[in-house]
Amino acid sequence: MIQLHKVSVQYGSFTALHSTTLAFVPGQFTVLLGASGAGKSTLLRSLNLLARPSAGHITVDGVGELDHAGRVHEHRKRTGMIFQQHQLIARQSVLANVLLGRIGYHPAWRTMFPLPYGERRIALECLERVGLLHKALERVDCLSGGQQQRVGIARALAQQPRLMLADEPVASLDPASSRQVLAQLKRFCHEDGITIVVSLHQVDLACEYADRIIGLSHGHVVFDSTPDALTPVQAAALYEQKTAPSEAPDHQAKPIEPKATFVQLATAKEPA
Ligand SMILES: Nc1ncnc2c1ncn2[C@@H]1O[C@H](COP(=O)(O)OP(=O)(O)OP(=O)(O)O)[C@@H](O)[C@H]1O
Repeated sequence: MIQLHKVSVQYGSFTALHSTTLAFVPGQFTVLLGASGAGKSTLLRSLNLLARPSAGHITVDGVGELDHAGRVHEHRKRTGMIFQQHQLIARQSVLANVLLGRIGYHPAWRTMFPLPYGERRIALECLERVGLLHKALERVDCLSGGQQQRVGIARALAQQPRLMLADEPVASLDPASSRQVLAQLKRFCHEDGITIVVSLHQVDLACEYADRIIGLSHGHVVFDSTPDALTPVQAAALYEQKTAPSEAPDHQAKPIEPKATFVQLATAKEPA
């Protein structure tokens, strides 16, 4: 569990997050909703201290209070980040990108040499889970946006995270890819008992996938409950708009692509 105790975040004299006390538990898929500038990214980034609290403190089970560098390092090692623009290394293979998730487990000098077979195996298993094992040796910039985001998820999974943070992970994806990404995140959250916190702008997707919705407005938490408790009026108020969220359409996530074998991939050459 990760807990914020009266955490505020200021940028100069501007308070982006007002005194906030929240707890995030393992295996819960939380979606942050709110208008642009409401403080979603700030709250999300405070959870791994990319946004430093100006007041209050954060505690993590098994680590303690995040009050010195060693504990922050330990916490970040087990915190996967997923970004809107994927943040992958374009000229590298899919596998090499996923292996970056393992770097925190090795001293800096060790990463100058190829990582051991066991590490490669973890990365391949993560690619298999997101349905992209057969793409392992392709250059990552040859993949579609949705596939690249799933590589980002595999990289985060390779960290064997306790916490995953995703800042608008589907903002640049089409509806089908968005659903596939959110369905996979939710599945890994429940299967692996990972705490996942995602910021979204799509109320319908939040209602469809979230276990819990936290609504923010002007740096304050104004809603914190299950999706079925979020009324259309409350949802519209979060966005200061008149329209209500649309009905979520019935769907199934796309099936994942066919498998390649570990042996084929472990022995094949990567692209230059
Ligand atoms: N590094 C920064 N320096 C100064 N102000 C910042 C900084 N980052 C964010 N802010 C301000 O803090 C407020 C909250 O920003 P934040 O990015 O958390 O909102 P958000 O809800 O994630 O918005 P969006 O949906 O547009 O990403 C905004 O008013 C923003 O301008």
